[in-house]
Amino acid sequence: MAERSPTRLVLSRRDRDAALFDLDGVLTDTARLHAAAWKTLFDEVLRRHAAATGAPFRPFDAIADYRAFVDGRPREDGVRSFLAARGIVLPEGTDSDPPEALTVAALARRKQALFLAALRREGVAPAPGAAALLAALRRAGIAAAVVSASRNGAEVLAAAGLERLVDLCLDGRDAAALGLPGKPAPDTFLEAARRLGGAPARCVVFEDAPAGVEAARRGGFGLIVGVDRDGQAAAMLRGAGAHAVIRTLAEVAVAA
Ligand SMILES: O=P(O)(O)OC[C@H]1O[C@@H](O)[C@H](O)[C@@H](O)[C@@H]1O
Repeated sequence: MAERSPTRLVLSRRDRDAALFDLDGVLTDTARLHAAAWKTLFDEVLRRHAAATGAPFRPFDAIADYRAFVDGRPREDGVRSFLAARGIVLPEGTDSDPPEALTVAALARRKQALFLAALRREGVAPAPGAAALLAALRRAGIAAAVVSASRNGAEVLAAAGLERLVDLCLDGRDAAALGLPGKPAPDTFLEAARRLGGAPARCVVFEDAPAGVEAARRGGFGLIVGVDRDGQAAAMLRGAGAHAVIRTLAEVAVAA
């Protein structure tokens, strides 16, 4: 039998109207698929850059670089943010750029193809404790939403079998349609809270990305919980504004 995680956080309907969850790496195990797709993409770009400039090839770190520059941000922002950190600025390009073009648009498209291939190959599983926590929130009358930068968010949520346990899914496609800026801007969290009828001070946010924690802090959310999946991000999550840090959702209980 799997060992039960000790409860580190208890939520109650008295204090909370709604719980807002990041998706990849918080409700589902898909952060590793995103990180691997980004690594394949960026290592190709960095190799080409090294060959063209004579500078040494320094690969993308799928843990540290992913967390600092890519995790939680809309796809194109991830391309710009990591490459800028390596001193590389690319033209924006357009959707009709050829796949090998060194433009933000072409790289974002290539990342999507790599991610979809990994998704088909490996599938999606709910993160430990995710389904049980969503069910407990529903029993307690605390509304639940997914707020994800990913334009694959709705499909990933459904593939994990968690769709029927949440009241709202606001993903990257919805944000683009509404013209809302992505994390670290607070707008997508604020929109989800508004739709669920919860004042930010009475909502809890669960996030594994510093950019997402920052978005929740800027939105004035009452309780911000960092999810430190790999046990290496607690300080960074607290520095970005997390009030508490857990390893998995199995550490969260809901008061009856
Ligand atoms: O490329 P997508 O699926 O639209 O996702 C955008 C971002 O969505 C976030 O949820 C992931 O943490 C990032 O890794 C990803 O880059």
